[in-house]
Order: sequence, then structure tokens, then C-alpha cells
Amino acid sequence: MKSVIIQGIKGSFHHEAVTRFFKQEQVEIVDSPTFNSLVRQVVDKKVDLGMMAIENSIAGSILPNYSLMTKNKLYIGGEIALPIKHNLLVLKGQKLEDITEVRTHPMALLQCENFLDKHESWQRLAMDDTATCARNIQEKQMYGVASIGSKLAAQMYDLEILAQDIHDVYDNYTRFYLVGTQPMLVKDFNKATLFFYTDHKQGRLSKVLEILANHELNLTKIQSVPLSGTVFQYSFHVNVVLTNNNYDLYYKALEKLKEVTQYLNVLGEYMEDKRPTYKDMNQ
Ligand SMILES: O=C(O)C(=O)C[C@]1(C(=O)O)C=C[C@@H](O)C=C1
Repeated sequence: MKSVIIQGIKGSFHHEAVTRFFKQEQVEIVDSPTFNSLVRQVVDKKVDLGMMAIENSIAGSILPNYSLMTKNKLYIGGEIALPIKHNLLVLKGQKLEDITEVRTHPMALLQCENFLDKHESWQRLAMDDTATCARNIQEKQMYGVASIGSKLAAQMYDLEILAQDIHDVYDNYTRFYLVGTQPMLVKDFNKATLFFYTDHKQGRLSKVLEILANHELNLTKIQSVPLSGTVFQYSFHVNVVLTNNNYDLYYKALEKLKEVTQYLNVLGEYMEDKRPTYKDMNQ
């Protein structure tokens, strides 16, 4: 059985991402307190694979994770766009007026700002992951403290949902990558992540974009990330979706890209996750 490490513990959104990615396939889920330790354990081959959040539709990119991938030479073997519904979790019987403190993952805080702004007196604490906060409230019987997290966490740690769907925008998604130390061959892939930098001369980036457009590659994301060892120079992570799985055009584009970049690496070729609706997820 494959082992897959997640950021957080069971009941976190990373846990849900693994369950949804692997469907019927049984995998061993290994917990990790931070993204750094997750990557370390993948690199040291303590586990087979890692599942790592990369961006959220409300809060944006998790920038450090882009650098973690490239600095540690990780490859992407798949993605999941998971619908994220946040709930306010408390010990049974607690009321809104009892709460003085809310603890959760920093990305979850960013996704629930409108709700939290209505409770200005609450202290906001950014912690390791949503599920650990929920478990601690139960284990340490933390009265007056709420956590923000999933329905699954409420069930697993026997907490009451005091308010549901507290994220700012109802359609809220986090995209995760399945990462490993080796390039992963995915049959019939229709999406790729490219990592590159150029010589930072005028018009270089537009050349790259022109090549993608001319080879029927649909750009779904471009992320600039500080280029290590430079001041205000950037590398780019680009996601492209192939039109009609035209591999001929895709490989031609890669050849042309080599001519206009200083460095180019394919981080992964995998299946695009068609964002499921909440209905598809039976939520
Ligand atoms: O704390 C969790 O439950 C996580 O899985 C982490 C995480 C994140 O890293 O963005 C995952 C999805 C949500 O966006 C909130 C938090």
C-alpha cells in the first residue's frame, strides 16, 4: 500500500484531498505538522508521496509551497480541486457569546474574514492545521475557544457546529498537488506544470506566452516566484491545459520554449481535475 503524507492530521482538508484523489485505492495516510516536514519526509523517502495545498480560490497562492517544490526537486503526479466549506466548531453547549478565541490554519482564517470581522473581540490564532485545532479543543476541553474546519473534523472530534459555511464566498476551492521525488508518468495526461526563468530581457515573457498560445495550450495559471539568489527577479510556474490532447503541439512548444528561456523544467504532466460542484460531492 502506498503511503501519502499530508499537512495536518486526519479530519483536515488535506485528508479529504487524499481520500478524493485515491477514491477506492487504499493508501496509508501519514500526518505531518508543517509543509516543510511534509516535503522533508518525501525527499528522505520516509513516505511514497505527499499531498500539498498550493492555492485557494479566496486567499490565493500558498507561495512558500511553490519554492518548496522546486528547491526540493519534487514532481507533480496529479491535482485535486477540493470544495472547502468552513464551519465554526466548539465544545457541545457553547454559544457564540462564550467564544473569546478562534484557532485554525492561517489559510482558513483568510477565507473567513467577513465572518470573523463580525466578531472583532475574538482573538485569532494561526495554528498548524484545522483538524489539530478541533482535536485540541476536545482533548483539552477548551471552553471559550472555537476552531474553523470541516464537517468531518466536527464528527471525528465530537464537536458542535455553531455556524456553518462561514467562508467569504460560497464557491470556495483549494487546489492540491500530489508530489513525489520522481517524474510520474500519467497516461493520457491533459495538463502540465512548467517551471522556467528567462534572462530578464524586455519581451521574454511575452515570447513564452506567445509560444503557448500558438501551440493551442490554454494557460490556466501563471505564478511568479522570487528567483533564489537574486533581488527582484522572478521564476514562473505555468499551468497549461492541452487542447484535444494534442501531444505533437505540446512537445513542439516545449522545444520552442527551450530557445527563449534560460532554464525550463516540466514539473508534472497529469490529469486536470475538473472542479466538482458541492452537489457532486454530496455535501
Ligand atoms: O488545515 C487544514 O485542514 C488543511 O488541510 C490546510 C489548508 C491549506 O493549507 O490551505 C487546506 C485547505 C484549506 O484551504 C485550509 C487549510
